[in-house]
Amino acid sequence: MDITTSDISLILRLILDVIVIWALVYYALRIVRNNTRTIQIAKGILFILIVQGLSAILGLNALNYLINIFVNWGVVVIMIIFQPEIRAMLEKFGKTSSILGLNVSHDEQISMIDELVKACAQMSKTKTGALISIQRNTSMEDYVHTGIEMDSVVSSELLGTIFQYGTPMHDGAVIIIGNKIACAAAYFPPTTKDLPSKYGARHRAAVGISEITDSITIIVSEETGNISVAMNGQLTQYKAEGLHRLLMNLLVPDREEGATSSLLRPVINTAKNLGLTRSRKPGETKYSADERIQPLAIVDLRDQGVNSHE
Ligand SMILES: Nc1ncnc2c1ncn2[C@@H]1O[C@H](COP(=O)(O)OP(=O)(O)OP(=O)(O)O)[C@@H](O)[C@H]1O
Repeated sequence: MDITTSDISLILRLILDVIVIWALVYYALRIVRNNTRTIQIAKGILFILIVQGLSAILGLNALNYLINIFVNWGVVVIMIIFQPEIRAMLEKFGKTSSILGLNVSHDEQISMIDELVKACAQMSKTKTGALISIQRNTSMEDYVHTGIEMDSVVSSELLGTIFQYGTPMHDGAVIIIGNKIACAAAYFPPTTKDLPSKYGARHRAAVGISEITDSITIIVSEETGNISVAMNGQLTQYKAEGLHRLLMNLLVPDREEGATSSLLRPVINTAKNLGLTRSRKPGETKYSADERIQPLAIVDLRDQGVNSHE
Protein backbone atom coordinates (compact mmCIF):
# COMPACT_ATOMS: atom_id res chain seq x y z
CA MET A 1 0.00 0.00 0.00
CA ASP A 2 1.44 3.40 -1.05
CA ILE A 3 1.48 6.18 1.49
CA THR A 4 1.13 9.55 -0.19
CA THR A 5 2.14 12.97 1.16
CA SER A 6 -1.51 13.80 1.71
CA ASP A 7 -1.84 10.70 3.93
CA ILE A 8 1.18 11.84 5.98
CA SER A 9 -0.21 15.35 6.25
CA LEU A 10 -3.58 13.92 7.36
CA ILE A 11 -1.89 11.80 10.05
CA LEU A 12 0.19 14.76 11.26
CA ARG A 13 -2.91 16.93 11.47
CA LEU A 14 -4.71 14.20 13.42
CA ILE A 15 -1.79 13.93 15.87
CA LEU A 16 -1.69 17.72 16.27
CA ASP A 17 -5.44 17.77 16.84
CA VAL A 18 -5.14 15.14 19.59
CA ILE A 19 -2.20 16.94 21.25
CA VAL A 20 -4.06 20.28 21.31
CA ILE A 21 -7.22 18.71 22.78
CA TRP A 22 -5.06 16.79 25.24
CA ALA A 23 -3.33 20.00 26.38
CA LEU A 24 -6.68 21.84 26.73
CA VAL A 25 -8.22 19.04 28.82
CA TYR A 26 -5.02 18.78 30.90
CA TYR A 27 -4.99 22.51 31.74
CA ALA A 28 -8.76 22.57 32.36
CA LEU A 29 -8.39 19.65 34.82
CA ARG A 30 -5.43 21.39 36.52
CA ILE A 31 -7.54 24.52 37.03
CA VAL A 32 -10.41 22.45 38.42
CA ARG A 33 -8.14 20.38 40.68
CA ASN A 34 -6.26 23.39 42.12
CA ASN A 35 -9.30 25.23 43.34
CA THR A 36 -12.01 24.09 45.75
CA ARG A 37 -14.52 26.46 44.14
CA THR A 38 -13.98 24.99 40.66
CA ILE A 39 -14.21 21.43 42.02
CA GLN A 40 -17.73 22.21 43.30
CA ILE A 41 -18.73 23.83 40.00
CA ALA A 42 -17.29 20.89 38.01
CA LYS A 43 -19.33 18.48 40.15
CA GLY A 44 -22.46 20.59 39.45
CA ILE A 45 -21.80 20.50 35.69
CA LEU A 46 -21.24 16.74 35.79
CA PHE A 47 -24.53 16.29 37.65
CA ILE A 48 -26.44 18.35 35.05
CA LEU A 49 -24.88 16.34 32.20
CA ILE A 50 -25.86 13.07 33.89
CA VAL A 51 -29.44 14.29 34.36
CA GLN A 52 -29.50 15.40 30.71
CA GLY A 53 -28.35 11.94 29.59
CA LEU A 54 -30.86 10.15 31.81
CA SER A 55 -33.76 12.37 30.74
CA ALA A 56 -32.93 11.63 27.07
CA ILE A 57 -32.70 7.87 27.71
CA LEU A 58 -35.91 7.75 29.79
CA GLY A 59 -37.78 10.01 27.34
CA LEU A 60 -38.57 12.73 29.90
CA ASN A 61 -39.11 15.31 27.18
CA ALA A 62 -40.05 18.34 29.28
CA LEU A 63 -37.08 17.87 31.62
CA ASN A 64 -34.80 17.22 28.65
CA TYR A 65 -36.04 20.41 26.94
CA LEU A 66 -35.36 22.49 30.08
CA ILE A 67 -31.92 21.00 30.62
CA ASN A 68 -31.01 21.52 26.97
CA ILE A 69 -31.80 25.22 27.32
CA PHE A 70 -29.71 25.29 30.49
CA VAL A 71 -26.80 23.48 28.81
CA ASN A 72 -26.93 25.76 25.75
CA TRP A 73 -26.72 28.84 27.96
CA GLY A 74 -24.25 26.99 30.18
CA VAL A 75 -21.28 28.06 28.05
CA VAL A 76 -22.05 31.72 28.74
CA VAL A 77 -22.64 30.99 32.43
CA ILE A 78 -19.33 29.10 32.68
CA MET A 79 -17.51 32.00 30.95
CA ILE A 80 -18.95 34.38 33.58
CA ILE A 81 -18.24 32.11 36.56
CA PHE A 82 -14.73 31.21 35.43
CA GLN A 83 -13.90 34.71 34.20
CA PRO A 84 -10.92 35.15 36.60
CA GLU A 85 -9.45 31.75 35.71
CA ILE A 86 -9.98 32.24 31.96
CA ARG A 87 -8.37 35.68 32.20
CA ALA A 88 -5.43 34.24 34.12
CA MET A 89 -5.00 31.52 31.49
CA LEU A 90 -5.15 33.99 28.59
CA GLU A 91 -2.72 36.32 30.38
CA LYS A 92 -0.36 33.39 30.75
CA PHE A 93 -0.62 32.52 27.06
CA GLY A 94 0.01 36.19 26.26
CA LYS A 95 3.28 36.10 28.14
CA THR A 96 5.21 33.83 25.78
CA SER A 97 8.37 33.98 27.84
CA SER A 98 6.57 32.60 30.88
CA ILE A 99 5.07 29.78 28.81
CA LEU A 100 8.51 28.83 27.65
CA GLY A 101 9.76 29.12 31.21
CA LEU A 102 12.52 31.46 30.01
CA ASN A 103 11.78 34.45 32.22
CA VAL A 104 13.67 33.12 35.24
CA SER A 105 16.76 31.00 34.91
CA HIS A 106 17.46 27.92 37.00
CA ASP A 107 20.18 29.77 38.97
CA GLU A 108 18.00 32.86 39.53
CA GLN A 109 15.22 30.66 40.88
CA ILE A 110 17.59 28.91 43.30
CA SER A 111 19.01 32.25 44.41
CA MET A 112 15.44 33.53 45.02
CA ILE A 113 14.71 30.48 47.21
CA ASP A 114 17.98 30.88 49.16
CA GLU A 115 17.28 34.55 49.86
CA LEU A 116 13.64 33.93 50.74
CA VAL A 117 14.42 31.11 53.16
CA LYS A 118 17.27 33.13 54.71
CA ALA A 119 14.82 36.01 55.32
CA CYS A 120 12.20 33.66 56.79
CA ALA A 121 14.75 32.04 59.12
CA GLN A 122 15.90 35.47 60.26
CA MET A 123 12.36 36.77 60.78
CA SER A 124 11.45 33.55 62.59
CA LYS A 125 14.32 34.18 65.06
CA THR A 126 13.33 37.80 65.65
CA LYS A 127 9.60 36.98 65.65
CA THR A 128 8.89 39.40 62.84
CA GLY A 129 5.47 38.75 61.30
CA ALA A 130 5.54 38.11 57.54
CA LEU A 131 3.23 36.98 54.77
CA ILE A 132 4.84 36.07 51.42
CA SER A 133 3.11 34.49 48.46
CA ILE A 134 4.87 32.97 45.46
CA GLN A 135 2.88 32.99 42.25
CA ARG A 136 2.79 29.75 40.29
CA ASN A 137 0.35 29.06 37.43
CA THR A 138 -2.61 31.17 38.56
CA SER A 139 -2.01 34.85 37.91
CA MET A 140 -1.86 37.01 41.05
CA GLU A 141 -1.88 40.32 39.15
CA ASP A 142 -5.24 41.29 40.69
CA TYR A 143 -3.74 40.98 44.18
CA VAL A 144 -0.56 42.80 43.19
CA HIS A 145 -2.75 45.82 42.40
CA THR A 146 -4.11 45.85 45.96
CA GLY A 147 -0.62 46.54 47.34
CA ILE A 148 2.31 48.81 46.68
CA GLU A 149 3.82 47.69 43.39
CA MET A 150 7.53 46.95 43.19
CA ASP A 151 9.86 45.23 40.77
CA SER A 152 12.90 44.21 42.82
CA VAL A 153 14.96 41.06 42.83
CA VAL A 154 14.26 39.07 46.01
CA SER A 155 16.89 39.56 48.69
CA SER A 156 16.81 38.67 52.37
CA GLU A 157 17.72 42.26 53.29
CA LEU A 158 14.83 43.70 51.28
CA LEU A 159 12.30 41.23 52.72
CA GLY A 160 13.60 41.93 56.23
CA THR A 161 13.20 45.66 55.66
CA ILE A 162 9.70 45.36 54.24
CA PHE A 163 8.40 43.37 57.22
CA GLN A 164 10.22 45.38 59.87
CA TYR A 165 7.59 46.32 62.42
CA GLY A 166 6.38 49.90 62.19
CA THR A 167 7.41 50.53 58.58
CA PRO A 168 4.65 51.64 56.18
CA MET A 169 4.83 48.45 54.08
CA HIS A 170 5.00 45.81 56.83
CA ASP A 171 1.21 45.36 56.90
CA GLY A 172 -0.12 42.93 54.31
CA ALA A 173 1.53 40.49 51.93
CA VAL A 174 4.51 40.41 49.61
CA ILE A 175 3.90 38.72 46.26
CA ILE A 176 6.84 37.13 44.46
CA ILE A 177 6.59 36.58 40.72
CA GLY A 178 9.56 34.79 39.18
CA ASN A 179 12.58 35.99 41.12
CA LYS A 180 11.15 39.43 41.85
CA ILE A 181 9.06 41.05 44.55
CA ALA A 182 6.04 42.28 42.57
CA CYS A 183 4.47 44.13 45.50
CA ALA A 184 4.28 44.61 49.24
CA ALA A 185 1.30 45.36 51.50
CA ALA A 186 -1.11 43.35 49.34
CA TYR A 187 -4.51 42.30 50.63
CA PHE A 188 -5.65 38.66 50.38
CA PRO A 189 -9.26 37.54 50.85
CA PRO A 190 -9.27 35.61 54.15
CA THR A 191 -10.55 32.05 54.33
CA THR A 192 -13.99 31.35 55.70
CA LYS A 193 -12.68 28.04 57.11
CA ASP A 194 -12.95 27.40 60.83
CA LEU A 195 -9.26 27.70 61.83
CA PRO A 196 -8.17 27.20 65.46
CA SER A 197 -8.39 30.45 67.41
CA LYS A 198 -4.60 30.72 67.79
CA TYR A 199 -4.43 31.50 64.07
CA GLY A 200 -5.29 35.12 63.38
CA ALA A 201 -5.83 37.34 60.36
CA ARG A 202 -2.42 36.68 58.77
CA HIS A 203 -2.92 32.91 58.68
CA ARG A 204 -6.53 33.34 57.53
CA ALA A 205 -5.34 35.51 54.64
CA ALA A 206 -2.69 32.90 53.70
CA VAL A 207 -5.16 30.01 53.69
CA GLY A 208 -7.65 32.21 51.79
CA ILE A 209 -5.28 32.96 48.91
CA SER A 210 -4.19 29.31 48.78
CA GLU A 211 -7.82 28.29 48.24
CA ILE A 212 -8.31 30.46 45.17
CA THR A 213 -4.85 30.27 43.57
CA ASP A 214 -2.14 27.60 43.30
CA SER A 215 0.36 29.93 45.00
CA ILE A 216 2.74 28.91 47.78
CA THR A 217 2.22 31.24 50.73
CA ILE A 218 4.67 31.47 53.61
CA ILE A 219 3.71 32.87 56.98
CA VAL A 220 6.11 33.81 59.76
CA SER A 221 4.21 34.21 63.00
CA GLU A 222 4.82 37.36 64.96
CA GLU A 223 3.64 35.60 68.09
CA THR A 224 5.61 32.33 67.95
CA GLY A 225 8.16 32.81 65.17
CA ASN A 226 6.82 29.61 63.54
CA ILE A 227 7.11 29.27 59.78
CA SER A 228 4.05 27.85 58.04
CA VAL A 229 3.15 27.29 54.41
CA ALA A 230 -0.37 27.53 53.00
CA MET A 231 -1.09 25.54 49.84
CA ASN A 232 -4.38 24.27 48.45
CA GLY A 233 -6.20 25.43 51.58
CA GLN A 234 -3.83 23.48 53.88
CA LEU A 235 -1.52 24.97 56.49
CA THR A 236 1.72 23.14 57.32
CA GLN A 237 4.54 24.11 59.68
CA TYR A 238 8.17 23.84 58.56
CA LYS A 239 11.62 24.46 59.90
CA ALA A 240 13.75 26.64 57.61
CA GLU A 241 15.53 23.59 56.11
CA GLY A 242 12.20 21.88 55.39
CA LEU A 243 10.92 25.07 53.75
CA HIS A 244 14.02 25.20 51.56
CA ARG A 245 13.57 21.61 50.42
CA LEU A 246 9.86 22.15 49.76
CA LEU A 247 10.50 25.23 47.60
CA MET A 248 13.31 23.51 45.70
CA ASN A 249 11.00 20.58 45.04
CA LEU A 250 8.09 22.68 43.87
CA LEU A 251 9.79 25.53 42.07
CA VAL A 252 13.01 24.26 40.55
CA PRO A 253 12.41 21.90 37.67
CA ASP A 254 15.12 19.48 36.56
CA ARG A 255 17.34 21.16 34.00
CA GLU A 256 16.00 18.90 31.24
CA GLU A 257 12.39 19.58 32.28
CA GLY A 258 13.02 23.32 32.55
CA ALA A 259 14.15 23.43 28.97
CA THR A 260 10.89 21.94 27.76
CA SER A 261 8.06 24.17 26.71
CA SER A 262 5.09 23.95 29.02
CA LEU A 263 2.91 23.40 25.94
CA LEU A 264 4.49 19.94 25.67
CA ARG A 265 4.35 19.34 29.43
CA PRO A 266 0.94 17.52 29.35
CA VAL A 267 2.26 15.06 26.75
CA ILE A 268 5.51 14.52 28.66
CA ASN A 269 3.72 14.12 32.01
CA THR A 270 1.35 11.57 30.54
CA ALA A 271 4.24 9.73 28.88
CA LYS A 272 6.00 9.66 32.25
CA ASN A 273 2.89 8.27 33.92
CA LEU A 274 2.77 5.55 31.28
CA GLY A 275 6.47 4.81 31.86
CA LEU A 276 7.41 5.86 28.34
CA THR A 277 10.38 8.06 29.27
CA ARG A 278 13.93 6.74 29.55
CA SER A 279 14.47 4.42 32.47
CA ARG A 280 16.71 5.65 35.30
CA LYS A 281 20.25 4.36 35.49
CA PRO A 282 21.05 2.23 38.54
CA GLY A 283 22.05 4.42 41.48
CA GLU A 284 20.54 7.54 39.90
CA THR A 285 18.32 9.33 42.43
CA LYS A 286 15.26 11.32 41.58
CA TYR A 287 13.11 12.99 44.21
CA SER A 288 9.37 12.89 43.83
CA ALA A 289 7.12 15.68 45.09
CA ASP A 290 7.46 15.00 48.81
CA GLU A 291 10.23 12.43 49.24
CA ARG A 292 12.69 15.07 50.42
CA ILE A 293 10.37 16.52 53.03
CA GLN A 294 10.05 14.01 55.79
CA PRO A 295 7.21 14.69 58.20
CA LEU A 296 8.42 15.63 61.68
CA ALA A 297 5.13 15.33 63.52
CA ILE A 298 1.51 16.15 63.07
CA VAL A 299 0.97 18.68 65.79
CA ASP A 300 -2.34 20.23 65.25
CA LEU A 301 -5.98 19.67 64.44
CA ARG A 302 -5.94 17.40 61.40
CA ASP A 303 -9.56 18.17 60.54
CA GLN A 304 -8.67 21.86 60.35
CA GLY A 305 -5.94 20.96 57.88
CA VAL A 306 -2.93 22.01 59.99
CA ASN A 307 0.14 19.71 59.85
CA SER A 308 3.74 20.08 60.93
CA HIS A 309 6.74 19.02 58.80
CA GLU A 310 10.46 19.38 59.15
N1 LIG B 1 -6.39 39.91 54.51
C1 LIG B 1 -5.10 40.16 54.72
N2 LIG B 1 -4.24 40.25 53.67
C2 LIG B 1 -2.94 40.49 53.88
N3 LIG B 1 -2.39 40.65 55.09
C3 LIG B 1 -3.17 40.56 56.17
C4 LIG B 1 -4.56 40.31 56.04
N4 LIG B 1 -5.10 40.25 57.27
C5 LIG B 1 -4.09 40.46 58.14
N5 LIG B 1 -2.93 40.64 57.49
C6 LIG B 1 -1.61 40.89 58.10
O1 LIG B 1 -1.57 40.19 59.31
C7 LIG B 1 -1.35 41.10 60.39
C8 LIG B 1 -2.17 40.73 61.59
O2 LIG B 1 -1.88 39.45 61.92
P1 LIG B 1 -2.55 38.73 63.20
O3 LIG B 1 -1.66 38.94 64.37
O4 LIG B 1 -3.99 39.07 63.32
O5 LIG B 1 -2.48 37.29 62.58
P2 LIG B 1 -1.93 35.92 63.14
O6 LIG B 1 -2.41 34.92 62.12
O7 LIG B 1 -2.32 35.74 64.56
O8 LIG B 1 -0.37 36.04 62.99
P3 LIG B 1 0.74 36.12 64.13
O9 LIG B 1 0.98 34.71 64.54
O10 LIG B 1 1.88 36.71 63.36
O11 LIG B 1 0.22 37.01 65.22
C9 LIG B 1 -1.74 42.44 59.87
O12 LIG B 1 -1.00 43.45 60.51
C10 LIG B 1 -1.44 42.34 58.41
O13 LIG B 1 -0.08 42.68 58.19
